[in-house]
Amino acid sequence: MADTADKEVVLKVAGISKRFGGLQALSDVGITIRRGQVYGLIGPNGAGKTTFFNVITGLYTPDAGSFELAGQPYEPRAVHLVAKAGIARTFQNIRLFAEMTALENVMVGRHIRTRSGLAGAIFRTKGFVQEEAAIAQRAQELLDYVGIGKYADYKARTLSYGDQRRLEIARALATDPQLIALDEPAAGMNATEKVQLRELIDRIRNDDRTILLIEHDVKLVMGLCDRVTVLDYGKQIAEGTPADVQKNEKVIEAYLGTGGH
Ligand SMILES: Nc1ncnc2c1ncn2[C@@H]1O[C@H](COP(=O)(O)OP(=O)(O)OP(=O)(O)O)[C@@H](O)[C@H]1O
Repeated sequence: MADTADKEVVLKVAGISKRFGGLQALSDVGITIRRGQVYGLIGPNGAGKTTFFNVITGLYTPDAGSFELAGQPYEPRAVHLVAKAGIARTFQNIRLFAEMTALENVMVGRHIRTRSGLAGAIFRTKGFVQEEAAIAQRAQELLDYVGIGKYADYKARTLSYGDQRRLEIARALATDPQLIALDEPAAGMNATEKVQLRELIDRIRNDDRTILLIEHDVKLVMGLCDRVTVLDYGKQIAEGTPADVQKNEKVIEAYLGTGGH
């Protein structure tokens, strides 16, 4: 774990509430994530983790709350605006372009940071061609970085499950995000893949990236995260280092009460 306690704040969200009909899915939830941290979001089934994640990444509009990304206020009103503002996410159910190659999938991520735009693409201007070559090169570097460089020309759908998750992470990194939000990255992985995932997330953090993680695998969260927030029935019942959170009686009760994960 990194000593990041006094590093600059990357994401600060406060007072998030979200109601679905009669159900208060989130009540006054807030987190502060600093540069270089891996921040974990855990809680029993139905606690509100996915809802919180979806609010931060622009999929759901909250009823209340304030948002700041790298010192700038931002409104997570739509997923593409959030990506542009600097939050890249992966999905619990992998969302890749199945028929495109691994390299092309990562290139798509990179395009939100490019300049030539549609006109350049249609007329294939010199600027566009040069930019495409640079994007392809960067995409290959990112594939190498996550450990699947040799599959650059394979269609995404032909990659193993673990490698598809790596590809999603490479695509997220391609947007040069302030924050990478990983939605249950270890879901469906076997023990070996989990160890490799842990190494990859550690590596990303050590490169001064910042990560928000929802994860059911409490062992992975506790071993990897610098700080953790625990939700239960839409309320934040604990926040702190993994060691502190593990000792917290409300947390123990919430997990035991529902059978835990
Ligand atoms: N779009 C929606 N419409 C209505 N209710 C919803 C919606 N999304 C989530 N909920 C409800 O909000 C509550 C929180 O759900 P959420 O999926 O955020 O929990 P979670 O902590 O991610 O759970 P899990 O660990 O099972 O994925 C649940 O009671 C859920 O049924």
